[in-house]
Amino acid sequence: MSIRVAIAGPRGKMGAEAVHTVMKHDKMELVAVLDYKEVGATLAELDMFPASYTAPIFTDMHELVEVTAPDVLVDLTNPHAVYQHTKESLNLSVRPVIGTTGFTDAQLEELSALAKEKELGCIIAPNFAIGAILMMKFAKEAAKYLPDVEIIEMHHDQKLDAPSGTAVKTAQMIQEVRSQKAQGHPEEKETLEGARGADFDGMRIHSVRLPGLVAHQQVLFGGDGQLLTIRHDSLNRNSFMSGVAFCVEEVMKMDQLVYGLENII
Ligand SMILES: NC(=O)C1=CN([C@@H]2O[C@H](COP(=O)(O)OP(=O)(O)OC[C@H]3O[C@@H](n4cnc5c(N)ncnc54)[C@H](O)[C@@H]3O)[C@@H](O)[C@H]2O)C=CC1
Ligand SMILES: O=C(O)C1=N[C@H](C(=O)O)C[C@H](O)C1
Repeated sequence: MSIRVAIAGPRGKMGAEAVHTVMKHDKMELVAVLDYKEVGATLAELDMFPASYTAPIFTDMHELVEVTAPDVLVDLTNPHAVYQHTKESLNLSVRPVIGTTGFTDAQLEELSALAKEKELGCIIAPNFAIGAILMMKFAKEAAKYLPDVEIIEMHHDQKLDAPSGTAVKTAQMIQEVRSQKAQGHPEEKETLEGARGADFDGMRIHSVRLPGLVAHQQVLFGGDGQLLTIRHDSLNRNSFMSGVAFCVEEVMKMDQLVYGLENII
C-alpha cells in the first residue's frame, strides 16, 4: 500500500524537489500540498509543475487532513511556520517529516513530548544528505581527540536562519563528547562585533551567505602542529532527496520523535 504524503512549501526550492521525488516514488502518493496563500486549486495550475501533477493545494492544515487523510506531512517551509505545522500535524495524527530548520531547544522538547504522548513517529532532520550526516558523525569522533573546533557553514544568500540547522546540530553532537572549553585567547577582544562568530559552548560558528553557494560546511580542528578539516558540499538539492524518501518510509515505523538522521541510519 502507498504512503499518503502531503508536502508543505511545494513552491520552494526544496519543496518543489520533494514534490518530484514523491511523484516518482512507487511506494508513495502525493495526496495534497500546503501553501500559505491561494495560488490555484491543484499543482497542475502552477507553471512550475506538469499537467499530470494533480495534487490539491490547501491553505489550512485541518481542511487538508480532513479531505485527503495523509499519513505523513513533509515540511519544507520556513522557521516562522514550521513549529506550528509540526504541532498541528501531530495533533491531527499525521506523522511529520521536517526538513525546515530554526527550532529552539524548548520547541524541540515540547514536540518530542507531544509525539510521545500521541505515540506517533516524527523526524526532524536538520540535514537529509547522507554526506552531511557522515560529516557530523566524523566531526563528533574527531572532537574526542581534537577539542579545539571552529565550524564554518556556507549557504546561498536566500537562507533565513543563521547559523544553519546543520551547524547547530554539529555543535550539539560535538558537545556530547567534548568537555566544555572556551577557545582562543582568554583576553581576546572583538574590535568589530561578530568577528569571532557565534559562541556555542565555547566553539565558534561562522555563517557565510553568498549567491552561487548551495549548502556547504567545514569543521576545522586544530592541535599541536596539525590541522584537520572535515568538509561536506551539497551541490544541488537533489542531494537531499534520498534522505527525504528514506524518512517518509522510516517515520511510518516509529512512535516517537527523532532529531537528526544520525540516530536512525
Ligand atoms: N533538512 C535539509 O536537508 C534541508 C533543509 N532545508 C530547509 O528547508 C527550508 C526551506 O528551504 P528552501 O526550499 O530553500 O526555501 P524556499 O524559500 O525556497 O521555500 C520555502 C517555501 O515555503 C513556503 N512557505 C512559507 N511559509 C509557508 C507556510 N506557512 N505554509 C506553507 N508554505 C509556506 C514559501 O512560499 C516557499 O515557497 C529552510 O528552513 C531550509 O533551511 C533546506 C535544504 C535542505
Ligand atoms: O537552507 C538551506 O539551504 C539548508 N538548510 C539546512 C540547514 O540549515 O542546515 C540544511 C542544508 O544545509 C541546506
